[in-house]
Amino acid sequence: MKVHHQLRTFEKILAEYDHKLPLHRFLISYYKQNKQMGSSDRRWASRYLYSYFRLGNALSDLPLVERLAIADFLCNPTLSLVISEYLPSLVSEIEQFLEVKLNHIKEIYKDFNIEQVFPFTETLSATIDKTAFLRSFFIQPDLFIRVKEAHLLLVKNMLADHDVPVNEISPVTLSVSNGTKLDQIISDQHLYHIQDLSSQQTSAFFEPHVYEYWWDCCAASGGKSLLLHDLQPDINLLVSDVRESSLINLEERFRLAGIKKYQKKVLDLLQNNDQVLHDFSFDGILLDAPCTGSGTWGRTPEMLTSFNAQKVSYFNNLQKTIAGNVIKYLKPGKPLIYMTCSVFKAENEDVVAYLLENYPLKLEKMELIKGYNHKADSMFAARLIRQTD
Ligand SMILES: C[S@@+](CC[C@H](N)C(=O)[O-])C[C@H]1O[C@@H](n2cnc3c(N)ncnc32)[C@H](O)[C@@H]1O
Repeated sequence: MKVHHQLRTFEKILAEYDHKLPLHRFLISYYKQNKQMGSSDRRWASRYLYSYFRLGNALSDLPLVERLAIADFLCNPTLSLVISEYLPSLVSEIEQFLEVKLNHIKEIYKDFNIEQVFPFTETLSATIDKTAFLRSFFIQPDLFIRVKEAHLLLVKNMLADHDVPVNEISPVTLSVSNGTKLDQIISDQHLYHIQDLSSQQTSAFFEPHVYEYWWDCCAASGGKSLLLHDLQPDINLLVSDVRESSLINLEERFRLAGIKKYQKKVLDLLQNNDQVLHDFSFDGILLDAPCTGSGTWGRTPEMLTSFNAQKVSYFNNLQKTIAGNVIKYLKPGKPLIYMTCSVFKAENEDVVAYLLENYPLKLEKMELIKGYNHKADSMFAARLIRQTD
């Protein structure tokens, strides 16, 4: 029977997945090595695996196949063979709202507790609505793109020509459903950047002024620098990261965006960089810190079961050390923009509290940017102003 064929494939991939790579990258290489799988086999395997991981640690005592059927029912508005076979009583409910579906599951499985989906709720940043956050794990996030206002119509027309439904979030932000093959639809890469909605919204914290000198000190491939540059093209910019490979990607993205005026350095901010930076003082520092990424796990639900909670304190230490090492290069009266894509208090408000206690900084504002209400990631941003020592 076809359902057994689908299940065998699902179980085989699940058994082979060792969590060393993100699931989507693992699946790309798995499908490459298993060319006998047709496109329908691949589509069903991916759907089942993602649905399965979205259940996190909930109902972990149930048999695998039953958990898969529950997860697939909660995550999708369309039926699958697994739902029809193992949850026949819920087939007619497949198009219901998530809240109704969750109630059905609770009625049948008395032990179902949504708090076990993301088993770290005690450590969340204070302003997070726990119920909405937990429910968001059953909904696949959208794909967000940033476009120049002048290109908006052109990009919308290209998407419309391919019958891609588009949400216009603002004159510079569009969303499409995840999995949309944008590179095949919009061949001119100048026209858009892929960037999550919450990441785009961090730019409200930057406030750069003309001719200022800014440092994006954990720049990676330059997502935040590109935002900064869009806000104020007439700035001087230093970009740095510990990973040279990321800065090579950044150079290509800057080239496509026509950004030529910047300096680039490979810097490990856990070290003393006075020899390289002694002449530098900045009008603004972007610190998009290395973090657990817990605000993005809606896209990588495999993290729900593989994350080791001890890593939170590792990142907290890293963040405090890196922030402490960059503040001295900031001019008095100027902002440090501290950001993470984490939902953990220890990486957000606690780091801000530590910085306020130990350095001459004043908090102007901070916010947990709640992507979970918008099919987006969640991010944290704080704007801290350097005081005179
Ligand atoms: C969240 S990512 C930055 C994302 C980037 N700002 C963007 O918008 O695309 C954090 C970056 O911090 C860098 N990083 C980690 N440890 C570092 C260190 N000790 N010194 C400098 N950069 C570091 C990582 O290589 C990574 O690129």
